[in-house]
Amino acid sequence: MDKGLGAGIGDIISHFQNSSCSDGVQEPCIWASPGGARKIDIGKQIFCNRSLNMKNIVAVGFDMDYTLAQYKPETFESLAYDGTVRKLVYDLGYPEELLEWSFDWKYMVRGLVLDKKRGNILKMDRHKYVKVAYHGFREMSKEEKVEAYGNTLIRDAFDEPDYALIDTLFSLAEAYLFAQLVDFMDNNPGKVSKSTDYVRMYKDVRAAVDLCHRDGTLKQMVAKDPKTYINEDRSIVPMLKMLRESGRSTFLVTNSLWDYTTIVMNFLCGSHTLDGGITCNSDWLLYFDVVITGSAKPGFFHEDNRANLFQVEPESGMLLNTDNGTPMPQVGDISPGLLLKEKNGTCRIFQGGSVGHLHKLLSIESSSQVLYVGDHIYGDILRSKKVLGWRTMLVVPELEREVELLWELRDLRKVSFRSFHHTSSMFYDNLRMLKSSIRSDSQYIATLIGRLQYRFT
Ligand SMILES: Nc1nc2c(ncn2[C@@H]2O[C@H](COP(=O)(O)O)[C@@H](O)[C@H]2O)c(=O)[nH]1
Ligand SMILES: [Mg+2]
Repeated sequence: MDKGLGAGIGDIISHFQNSSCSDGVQEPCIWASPGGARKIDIGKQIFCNRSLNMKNIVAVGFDMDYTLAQYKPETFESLAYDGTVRKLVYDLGYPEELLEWSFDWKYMVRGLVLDKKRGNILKMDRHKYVKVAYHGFREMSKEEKVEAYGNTLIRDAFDEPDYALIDTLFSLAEAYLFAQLVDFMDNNPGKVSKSTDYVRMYKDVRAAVDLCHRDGTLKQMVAKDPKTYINEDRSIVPMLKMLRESGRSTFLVTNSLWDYTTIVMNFLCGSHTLDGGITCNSDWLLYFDVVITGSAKPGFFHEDNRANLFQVEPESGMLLNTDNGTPMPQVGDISPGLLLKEKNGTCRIFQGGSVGHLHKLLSIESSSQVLYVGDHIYGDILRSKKVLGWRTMLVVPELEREVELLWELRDLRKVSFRSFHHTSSMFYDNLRMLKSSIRSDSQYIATLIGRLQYRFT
């Protein structure tokens, strides 16, 4: 754990290290601390770009998908890819040969931008200059890039509706399929209907991906066999226990609905059977004070959000405060019964609502007392941080390998830095000598000219 997190976290960590679980068995130390404990791999450490005093944090919240649940892209994204291709062929009339296509899950990365009109995939720098551009899978030349993106007087915003941002790991398959379709359309003009252009193709891919998320194509498969699609993470439960034992509230706010949430959370926090299966029960709820499913982030964080908050009955998944599906009138306030932590401390489960509801449920006085951990820069972080003032933590699994590489190559970098330093000092020394010799030469010439002038006058 990075020391930059401030004194508060150290207290919690030592507390956790000394603690034993309810059955009296000493649990393994998961966290490093100033006092020693286990060394944490560099790729698993926490880094901060602003100090955070954990003493001020009273509630810690988590997003679920791609935050607590790290999907395996090789299986999960392939599932999304295959499902999307099938929908394009069987529902939207695309040629059957698409079914033969395959997906390279390592090809696309987050941070890319799709140019829907031109069929291009762009990598930009932080100033929105297009550094690398591909048309389908063909790299564009410098001239093509300048012509498309470098000649406008007004800088392009590279935003919706003409562009799509690949800002979540869920979008990798979608970007790959778009590039494949662009190549396919360019090379087989007769095979795609005349009315279909790149923009139409993007819309079709988006709609098909969206449907895969909604109609059970993905979720049913994950539910049947979570370990094929989600990485096991044995540090989640100790982390949640540690936070709760430190006196903080914990909560989950996910866009997934209850039926799926409980399966994924059971897999991550629950007990596993001998054959590797999972036992589905409500034990994981012990680690949370409040769970909000179907939260519709980022709208959840809007202050003027009037979404109804429904209580979920965990056994049946039914929404309680509805009248045959029609929301019961809410007068803006949550009923006092829900506000009080139930006597036995059980978790309260909801669907929908808004951040105002959550603050009331957890008795949050100031939004700066909340730390929220998520994977989606727009859905989880931007609004909750900028508008609400929540403290935030972004989970970026891609950085793990990058940080490891930086660490592995640190000696090499030191050597190259030293050699660069040596070469550059030599260069500057030579430059200085050259400059001074030019200066003395020119002085010599000037003196010579002066003398000559004197002689001839
Ligand atoms: N209808 C769509 N749902 C999508 C899409 N991409 C992802 N998702 C679903 O959102 C939640 C994310 O949950 P969270 O825990 O990260 O808040 C998950 O259920 C995904 O299946 C999409 O394009 N359309
Ligand atoms: Mg997420």
